[in-house]
Amino acid sequence: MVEKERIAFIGAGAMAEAIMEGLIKTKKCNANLITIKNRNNTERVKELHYKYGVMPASTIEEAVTDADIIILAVKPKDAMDAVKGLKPFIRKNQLLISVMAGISTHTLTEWIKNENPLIRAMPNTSAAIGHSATALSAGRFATAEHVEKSLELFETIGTVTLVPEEKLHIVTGLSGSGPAYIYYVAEAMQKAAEELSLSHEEAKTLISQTLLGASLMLKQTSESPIELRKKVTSPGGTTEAGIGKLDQYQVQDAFLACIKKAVKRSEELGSVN
Ligand SMILES: NC(=O)C1=CN([C@@H]2O[C@H](COP(=O)(O)OP(=O)(O)OC[C@H]3O[C@@H](n4cnc5c(N)ncnc54)[C@H](O)[C@@H]3O)[C@@H](O)[C@H]2O)C=CC1
Ligand SMILES: O=C(O)[C@@H]1CCC=N1
Repeated sequence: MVEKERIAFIGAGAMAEAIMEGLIKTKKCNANLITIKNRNNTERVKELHYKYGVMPASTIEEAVTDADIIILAVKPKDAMDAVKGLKPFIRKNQLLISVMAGISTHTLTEWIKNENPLIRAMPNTSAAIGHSATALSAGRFATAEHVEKSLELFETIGTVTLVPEEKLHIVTGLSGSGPAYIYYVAEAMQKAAEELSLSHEEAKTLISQTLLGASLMLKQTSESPIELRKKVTSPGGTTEAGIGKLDQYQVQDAFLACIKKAVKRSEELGSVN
């Protein structure tokens, strides 16, 4: 029962906030069972306390002592320090969940030097509104029960896909970073609309609803993206003319290069040691 779990966040940045916001908004977790610890920045911890009612901790020990689940959400470059700082206070049965890009359960286990159950998750910031696309992988000391508990936790903030750990780099470059690619497209559409003299608000409503509708079509129909695109594209019409320009700029190739580069960066982030 995820409702009764006490959760500690180590690192209280953008991703930690999106997860806690989602958990609290969906009413699946009680804010006073969530403890947060952020390095140095006490203002940030206060802000999250006032926004969501989560409990600030002034030390790592205080943050994790009573926790059932510890979520590691610092940047990969800070991971080793954070994990080593955590090590003296971890109890045997506490479930560790890392959302950090790139860093393998093998590396994390090496740093912790114990047999705590460890799960890696790659969510995205749409967790904040319960729409993350999260992928999970289990480390070698995680049992089916730990996987189940993590599934339940992340299912409260979106969909969950179990993948073998070696695929997490791909997931990171695809759906972890993915919202940013879509915002990039939205930015471009917004710029174009305003340059062509729609008002900011007119454009925002039209663009966000167009993206939402297209996303729901992808999710709720059995049609492929190509089939759905064909239905929009009348022969000799506006869409054909517009897509012709995208092809001329090789936008699909650009997306392939973008995702490959992000996957490679995840691999690089994982090679810290
Ligand atoms: N932002 C995103 O969309 C996603 C991020 N992630 C992963 O989540 C992790 C966090 O990313 P963001 O939230 O974007 O970064 P962020 O920079 O917003 O937050 C990280 C926070 O950790 C704190 N911190 C650093 N060292 C610490 C320590 N030793 N103890 C306690 N707190 C410490 C920093 O002060 C900072 O507030 C990264 O590893 C990233 O790969 C994963 C999926 C999506
Ligand atoms: O940009 C990053 O490194 C993190 C991981 C996935 C999304 N944000």
